[in-house]
Parts: sequence; structure tokens; C-alpha cells
Amino acid sequence: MDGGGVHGTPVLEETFYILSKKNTVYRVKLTEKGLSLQKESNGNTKIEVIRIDDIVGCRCMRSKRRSGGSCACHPNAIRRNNVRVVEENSSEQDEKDVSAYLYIYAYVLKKYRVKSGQKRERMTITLRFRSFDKYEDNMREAQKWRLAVKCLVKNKSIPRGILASEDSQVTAQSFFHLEERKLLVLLNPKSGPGKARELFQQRVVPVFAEAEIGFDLYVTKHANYARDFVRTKDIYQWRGVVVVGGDGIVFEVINGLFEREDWQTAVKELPVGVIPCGSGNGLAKTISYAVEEPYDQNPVLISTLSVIKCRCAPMDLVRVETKSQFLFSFLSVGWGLLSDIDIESERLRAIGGQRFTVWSVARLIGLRTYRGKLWYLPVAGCRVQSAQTYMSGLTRSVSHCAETGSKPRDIFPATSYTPVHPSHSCHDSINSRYRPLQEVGCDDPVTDSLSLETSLGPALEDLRDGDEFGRPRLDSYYSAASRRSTYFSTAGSDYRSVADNCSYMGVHGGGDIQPRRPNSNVRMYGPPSQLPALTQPVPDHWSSIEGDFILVHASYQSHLGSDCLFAPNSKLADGIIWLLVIRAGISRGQLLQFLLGLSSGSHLLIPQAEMIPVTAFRLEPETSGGHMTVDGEVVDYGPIQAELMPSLANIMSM
Ligand SMILES: Nc1ncnc2c1ncn2[C@@H]1O[C@H](COP(=O)(O)OP(=O)(O)OP(=O)(O)O)[C@@H](O)[C@H]1O
Repeated sequence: MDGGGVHGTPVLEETFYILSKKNTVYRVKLTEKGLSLQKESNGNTKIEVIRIDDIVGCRCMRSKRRSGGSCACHPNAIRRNNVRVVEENSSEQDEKDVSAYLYIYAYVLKKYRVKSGQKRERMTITLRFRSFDKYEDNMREAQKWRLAVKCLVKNKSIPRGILASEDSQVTAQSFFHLEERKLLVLLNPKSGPGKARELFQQRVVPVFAEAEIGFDLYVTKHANYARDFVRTKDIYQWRGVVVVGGDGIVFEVINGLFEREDWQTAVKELPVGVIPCGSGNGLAKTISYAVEEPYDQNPVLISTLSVIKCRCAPMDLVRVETKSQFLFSFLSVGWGLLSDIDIESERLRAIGGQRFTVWSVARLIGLRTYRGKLWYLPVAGCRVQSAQTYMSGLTRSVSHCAETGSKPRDIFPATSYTPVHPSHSCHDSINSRYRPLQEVGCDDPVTDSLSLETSLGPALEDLRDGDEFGRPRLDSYYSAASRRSTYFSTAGSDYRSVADNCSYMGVHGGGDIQPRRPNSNVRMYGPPSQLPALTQPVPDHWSSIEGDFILVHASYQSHLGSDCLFAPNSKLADGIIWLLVIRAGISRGQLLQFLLGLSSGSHLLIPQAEMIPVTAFRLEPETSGGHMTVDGEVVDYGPIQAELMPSLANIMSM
């Protein structure tokens, strides 16, 4: 929420009152930048603005008919704030109340007392339209607001003339141009501590419902399920793929796309989003770090908002070649200490992210060194970066935690608000009949605790035992034991069961993805390599290091995990592989400092940690015994080479 002004010509504006406060008026204006709530009370004016970027969606509703139970004898039947609403086409409408309600859902940045940071909090703004004596007319007005808000949220033009039209059919038809294909959701129930189903159901689905995002959900049944799914299905029926899991399943989806003959179209048309439920979650953290969102307070919410906003952003990939295969990597290539910790700590998966800390200590005690040769192609004009250079990155990361409010995309400059005099519309003459939604608490002053419901509102409460409007869900995958309910989808706000929506799934609801056989010969496509084959020598102008190493680890993302700021200066599409080298000879004390510094990025202050910006590298181990990993997955131990493929992937961001 913003205390500043809202600029631009209002798309819509209206005056609302509060029944309990005779001298208080709210002038509500919707502009391309946001929703401005101007409170005028006893000569004082206060404006607060909810940015369009913070709004996810809105719904129109009508009062619900009171059942016999909604009386003083059955206090539980009365909803919080004493209002119950149903969808406009519900049979339970209260015919006596001609009001139409507009619920606007937003997730606004709020100051967070702990560590003086920020976090996003849910807010519901409720506007009650009741200036007309017919419900249809009030609903038409509410629908105009809804249409305008939705167009602005989706960055689409508002159909001309609609807002002045008195014809509700015209308004209703205008919603068609906002319709979009559903999202494909691939959920790994085994990722991280195994809570992906619950997290998705409880934390993601309600926000999707508010944004009226339709999706089809598939729960993976085995390793490579997601990879084969995107390889073999008609994926263009969806407008994007959302991975609910960790980086391993993101890797599967990306590589599945490159196993399609039409990989160029697939990669371009199917942006990939991620809801973090794994133990590492490097990509999810990197995406939010790039736009300075307060991820740590609520990773699932921040990532869900990225998926909803779906501002497609390019992301570099790296083509990696080993003796036996080539693949596309989005996160890292590793050899030595960090890979060993990642892979060997798998046995502690049940304890979640803590497994990395515990195994770091173990590996430090039993420290290994590896002999080998490293060649690399430095980024033109870039040198090995000194600790000093990294201070800029560190400063950024520290300020990111402390004052995430300094967003680069600040759409409300701190200038004062100029009131716009409302033009005379049909409402002006009957403004005095407008009453805001006193029942839902609109009588609070325009402050943080305004009528705008920042706490868990009725919508979310209702979702616990039914959907937002009190309907029982037709289906849910929440019960892991229920086979039938493993798949469900929403279209807008509707939940549908498998039986309703099985045309593309086949009778078994997607069960035709069989586990991959070892050494299965699936062909990989994608852009060809520009490097010599692994068996050929590297070009003469490449640099090289030979000797004993503690680790060689490359990444193209800022974060390897949600608490591992590996390359603070990395950007999603900077055209750089950040190659970190630590040679043997470093003391255990310094290594401990290095490992401790990974969470803040200060590991780069250790003099022995050389960070080299490159566009390609080759590594040839000469000793055995360790692990080589690509995006956290083990690959053949032996020669490996990697080359940057700039902006090859398309991801969902805020
Ligand atoms: N139903 C399943 N049963 C077993 N394994 C699965 C299933 N679905 C996917 N997998 C495999 O689980 C692996 C790990 O998944 P994922 O990345 O989601 O979680 P994670 O490893 O905990 O997280 P991170 O990669 O961020 O550390 C993937 O490589 C995938 O192949």
C-alpha cells in the first residue's frame, strides 16, 4: 500500500460512505497505476493507494440469503463482519438486498517489525454498490469496476465505451477478451520434506482462485514423469507450466522441453514458473531476488504471485556435455566440496534444508582434495573479480533484506496527489444513497487497519471447508489416498474433477507416462554446441588452471538454494557463467568461513575463493571418488564441458 498520490486520469471513480460515521466520505478512484482511497473526514484528507501490481483479482458477489440458522441462537452461522455473500448466479441470493459487492484482492508490502524488513500481506477491499433500486443495475456498476480492474491487472486495454454503457450484456461480453488458457501444474509430492500437496492446496490454490487462474494439476508418480510429460503431451493447450517442487523437477521440465522436436516453439511459448517446495529452491529464490521481493517471509506466496503476474523473463541456460550425454542446465555445474555436500546429504532429506548444514560439517572434518585441469573462456573485458568488486553485490544483498521497499519498479513517485473532480455521472445525483459496506468493516479510518481486511478474510476462511463462496468442493487431491482425486483442475473459480476434464488425460488421468528405462534413447534437441568435442583440445586462447582443487562450482543464478547466495552479481540473463574455484591449500578455518558466508554472499571475501566470469569451461578430473553434479543431479564422473546459451529459457516473474 502506498500513502502517496495516484497519477493519471481516473478510469473510474466513485464516492462511498460509512453508515456509522456521518462525516466521512471515501472517494475511490481507479487509475492505470492503482486504486486510490481518499478519505475525507472533518476537513482532513488522507489518501492511500493500492498498486495495480499488488492486486491479483476481484469478484462480484451478492448477499446470501439468511438461513434459519443465521440467528442469535446459532451464532456460528453468522460470518465474521456479519456479511455472507454468494456468487451472482447462486440460487442462495438474498433477493431483499439489491446491493452488489465487489471484492478486490491485493497482496501489499507491509513493514515487518522483525529485522525491519518487509513482507506481503493479503488485503481485501470491499465496495458495496447500492445506489440503484434494482440489483441488476447495481451489479452492472460493480461489473464495470471488475472489468476495469481485471484489464489493468492483466495489462490489457479496457474496451472502449464499455464503462459508460448502461447495457450489462455489453459489459458481460467484454470479459471474453480477458479469457486465457489454463496453466499446467506439475507437482512433485516427494520434493523436500514431502509437503508439496498440502502447500499447494492450502497456500497456492486460494490465491489462484482470487486471481481466477485456471489450471490442470498433475502429480508426478516417479522420477522423469514431469520430463516425459512435457516431452510427449500436447502442451500448447496450456499457457505455461508451473512446477511445484524443487530444482530437480524444474530441471526435468526444462530438459523435457528440449526433448521435443518443436523445442524452439515449446521453450518460447511455455514459460516455466516455480512454487518452491524442495529442499534447495535456488531458482525460486533467484527469481524473487532479481525483482527484490521479500521471499524469505513467505516463499510460497511470493512465488505464487510471480506465477499469477507471469511477466515472462528471459533466462540463460547452459548446455552441458559429458562423455555420455548432453543436457540443458539452469542452475549449476559442480565438482568437489559443494557437490559432495549436496549429494551425500540426500540421506538426510527428511530434515529439509538443514541437511546441507549438517553435511557441511561432516565434509569439513573429512576434507577431500581433487586433482584435475580446468579450462575456461573468460567473459570479454571481465577479469577474475576481487573481494572488493563483490562488496557491491553484498551491499545489495544486505539492503535487500533490510529495506526491500526500494523496488526498482517504483510506479508511484513521491509527489503529491492532485484531486480530480468527478465528472457528473448518473451516480452523482444519487451519491447520498451510496453506502459503503459497513458490515464488512469499511467504517475504519484509512490506515493499515482500514476496512481493507489485512487479516485472514472470510474468503480464505471459507476455503478451508468449501470454496470461497461456501460451495463444497467437487473434488480435491488433498487426500493422498484417493486415486480419483489425485487430479483436479479449476477454470476460473470452478473446481472440476477428473471425470469432468479427462479428454486429454485419457481414462487413467495421465497415467500413461511410464517410468523411463535406464539408457532409454530419448533424443535431445536444442541449439548446437559451438565448442570442440570433449575429445578435442580446447581452443588456444582459453585460460587454464591445473592442480589440486577443493571445489570447482559454476552457477548462472544468484542463488544455489534459498539460503545460498552463490553469485550476488548474477542476473537471470547476464550472459555469464559464474565459475568459483578454490584450490587446495586453504585452511579448514577459512573453509568454514567460506561455507558460513554462502548464506550472505560474504564467502567471496575469502581470498582463496576466486570467482571467474566465463562463457564456457571444461573440466577434466584426474582423481576419482567425488561427485559431479548438474543442477544438483549426479552426472557421469569424468570430463565435462559447459557453454552459455544466452536467454534461451522463458520464466515467470513478477
Ligand atoms: N513421484 C515421485 N517419486 C519419486 N521421485 C520423484 C517423483 N517425482 C519426481 N521425482 C524426482 O525427485 C527429484 C527431486 O525432486 P525436487 O527437485 O522436486 O525436490 P528436492 O530435490 O527436494 O528439491 P531441490 O532440487 O530444490 O533440492 C527429482 O529429480 C525428480 O526426478
